[in-house]
Amino acid sequence: MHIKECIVSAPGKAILHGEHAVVHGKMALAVSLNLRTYLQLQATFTSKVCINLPNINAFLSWDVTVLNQLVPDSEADLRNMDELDIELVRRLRDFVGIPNGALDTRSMAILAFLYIYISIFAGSGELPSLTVSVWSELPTGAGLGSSSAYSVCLAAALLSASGTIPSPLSDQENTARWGVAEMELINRFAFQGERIIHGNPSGVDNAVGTWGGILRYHSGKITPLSRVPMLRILLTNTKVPRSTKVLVAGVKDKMNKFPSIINPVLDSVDAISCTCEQTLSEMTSDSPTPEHYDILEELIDINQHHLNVMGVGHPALDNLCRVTLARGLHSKLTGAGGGGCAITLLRPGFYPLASLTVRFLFISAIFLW
Ligand SMILES: Nc1ncnc2c1ncn2[C@@H]1O[C@H](COP(=O)(O)OP(=O)(O)O)[C@@H](O)[C@H]1O
Ligand SMILES: C[C@@](O)(CCOP(=O)(O)O)CC(=O)O
Ligand SMILES: [Mg+2]
Repeated sequence: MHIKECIVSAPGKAILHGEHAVVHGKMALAVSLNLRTYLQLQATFTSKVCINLPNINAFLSWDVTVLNQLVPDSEADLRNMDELDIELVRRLRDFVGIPNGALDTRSMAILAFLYIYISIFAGSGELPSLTVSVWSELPTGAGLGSSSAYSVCLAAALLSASGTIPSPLSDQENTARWGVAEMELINRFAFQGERIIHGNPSGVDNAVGTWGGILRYHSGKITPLSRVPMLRILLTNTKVPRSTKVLVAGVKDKMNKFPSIINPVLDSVDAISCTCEQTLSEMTSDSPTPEHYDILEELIDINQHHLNVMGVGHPALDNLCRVTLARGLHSKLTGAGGGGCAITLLRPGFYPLASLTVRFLFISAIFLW
């Protein structure tokens, strides 16, 4: 079958407030980063499907004829985008030799790729031979949504290659964005990738990876925030590895064990996200004042304590919060926690690289929005 070649990219994200709580129906505020994942899809005549994932040192190929045997007889389960086709996931695990419960980087990336590839091409009669290469500016497994950027790229490139969504490029253009209908479809397939990698994702990460910008996410409802003040955020990577899937499952266990203790914490995180959104909107209508920054800083501190209560903190994150607080700066983890990255709010006029010595930490990026 003829497939269309393409190069696509999707951004990572930082969650300002609402990580973990958003998995349980609370509100989150998230923003895209200027760190992206890129994917090149090439058509081949080798009767093979090849995937090159240099960031995680995985380079694999399979015969198309063998993959064809994995395509479900009925597409009904694949078309139900409300959940994964568990039987297909089981067959893919057996085929690649991934034990149930394996959480390693390669296994998750390969399963997500094969699942999205088969879901998208299952209805076309035969699976195409192609090579997919993915590379990223994002650290893998550090809370910046590398899994969602990866899933969004896979969904966009494979939907485009299959002709399910048209290329947005006109003759004179080198780059372009898809329209709303195409983005919604990309987001739904990317969510399937996130289900494989996260287990029980909220959908906030793939929403930001698909739509970009700054948005509010609440139970699947995506609301872009149109007017936001310019804030400066320092992003620090503790370089402590962790798995989102394990951390999300840990919070669920705590909720089951202590519902009357953890549920109010999640409600409080929801209120923090709402208060933050309200404060940001006041900062755009009036000029930002020191009092606005006082509120934003206090919200950061309270949320960081809540995340520790949920059990997703780490001594390296505590250390980061202590080191920055000693310089009058307020920090919280971002993403799933357990290590990974933290955000630190910088007040106007504060220049961190000149005055802040972060001895034990690696500063990975500073970004603006
Ligand atoms: N560039 C990439 N190449 C291959 N797999 C990737 C890439 N980026 C992310 N992944 C997949 O996403 C997983 C990390 O997802 P996760 O634990 O949610 O962390 P985060 O999304 O915070 O980076 C990796 O284990 C891997 O399976
Ligand atoms: C913890 C969570 O709220 C965000 C996870 O982000 P990341 O995979 O750590 O980048 C999970 C989710 O919303 O699906
Ligand atoms: Mg992730």
